[in-house]
Amino acid sequence: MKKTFNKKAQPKEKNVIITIKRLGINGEGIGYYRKKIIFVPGALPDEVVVAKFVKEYPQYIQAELVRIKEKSPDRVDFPADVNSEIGGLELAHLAYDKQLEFKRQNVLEALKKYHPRGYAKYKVKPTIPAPDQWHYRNKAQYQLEFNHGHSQLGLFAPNSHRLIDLPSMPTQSKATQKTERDIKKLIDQLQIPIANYRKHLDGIKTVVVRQSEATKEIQVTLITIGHKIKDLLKLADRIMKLDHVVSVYQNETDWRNPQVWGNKTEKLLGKNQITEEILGRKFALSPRAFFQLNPVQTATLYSEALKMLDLTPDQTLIDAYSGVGTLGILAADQVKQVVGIETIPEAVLDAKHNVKLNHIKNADYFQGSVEKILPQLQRSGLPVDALIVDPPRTGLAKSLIKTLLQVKPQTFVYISCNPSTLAQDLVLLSEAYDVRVIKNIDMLPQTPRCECIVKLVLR
Ligand SMILES: C[S@@+](CC[C@H](N)C(=O)[O-])C[C@H]1O[C@@H](n2cnc3c(N)ncnc32)[C@H](O)[C@@H]1O
Repeated sequence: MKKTFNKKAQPKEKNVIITIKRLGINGEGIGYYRKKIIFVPGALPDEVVVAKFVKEYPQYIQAELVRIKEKSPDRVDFPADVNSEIGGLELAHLAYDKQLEFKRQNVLEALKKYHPRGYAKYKVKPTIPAPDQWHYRNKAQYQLEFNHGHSQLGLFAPNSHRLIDLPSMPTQSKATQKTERDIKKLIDQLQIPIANYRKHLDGIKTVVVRQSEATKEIQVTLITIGHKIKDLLKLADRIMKLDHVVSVYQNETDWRNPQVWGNKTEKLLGKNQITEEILGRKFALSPRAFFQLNPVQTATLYSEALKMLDLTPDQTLIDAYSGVGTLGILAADQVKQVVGIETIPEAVLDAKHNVKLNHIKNADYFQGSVEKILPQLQRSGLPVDALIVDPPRTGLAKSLIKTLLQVKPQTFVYISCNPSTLAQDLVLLSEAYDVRVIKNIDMLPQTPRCECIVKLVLR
């Protein structure tokens, strides 16, 4: 069939001068070109910039920053020797106090957009800063590829499949970064097969390195396409000799799975888990279990959440989306009992293990989705009088909100990592609950992301 050439769909190769009005939710500069919204990543409010069209859509224009003609006083130098295309540094050119204000504004904007009942009266507190603004991330997940005769291990440039080889990543902890580099050398030396997407040849595709802040233990997971990878055990043995590495796992996926992780995880060598410590409690972590990426600031997040919960000894606390059981275990000595609910089976096993590790007698964990398990537990007579929810970015399922509006827990705290889904969920929850205070915690400096803690008060 003859291809038709659609002239209109092509980017207009033109440079325009734009005054930036504000930042968008992903930290990109926003201006207007002939009344049409134009996104210029890397530009700041009040700057006058030269921007180049990348693509024009019916509703907006995507552009790239060519030059700054008038610079914002809030601009700081982007870290030297760092590829500015890497994701996760969207705000690295903005002064840190302004990043904190931006994150607070993001919450206010989301509330304004979805306007839950009484939102204008919510007190959105100033964002609590992170003590370390650089090298705070304790988990690295780098992709491995074979390109033009060389192996490459690194991160994809945003919205592309172009790998940036061993990037200098200034938010990544130095130890995890070094371990990734050392593993790359071993893969090259031992000539371990790398997944080949063109020829569909099995091999390693991702190298995950996670370190405990408290014990410094490092857990490595080699995500492979296919199970039998030549000399994988030999590689694991050499990895075990690297500084701080105590465990090496294989996670297996296949060519059809679009997700990074596959469903099968198997220990190759070393310990089952690494152990993290937060607020005096120990948390064993297996490779699949979620844990916050900034362990130092995690202590602040959890202690603020516990303060907001303000529990009493007669209560049953439901720790919904419980991960490895962190929040429930930290709260266990303040309540009668804790019941945690979590989908990932390995995380539930970790939570049960962590209960024992911390000599806790009044906490139990269930595997499954909160929307399914919570109504079942409630029907079986479990009192749902105190609740903490800490969902992923997608927020709460509508069916769960419906259940909560019937059950009406007296004590209710919501931890959110996405102001937009939070505001939408509050529209429904504010039918029965008032919101007075929202606390923002900066877990991921240099990125637009933020954690919010919300106390809901039954009307
Ligand atoms: C943001 S993490 C919070 C984990 C934990 N509260 C913590 O602080 O480490 C969200 C967790 O919810 C789990 N999850 C996602 N969807 C779920 C659902 N529908 N029901 C139960 N758990 C879910 C994820 O596996 C993940 O462990």
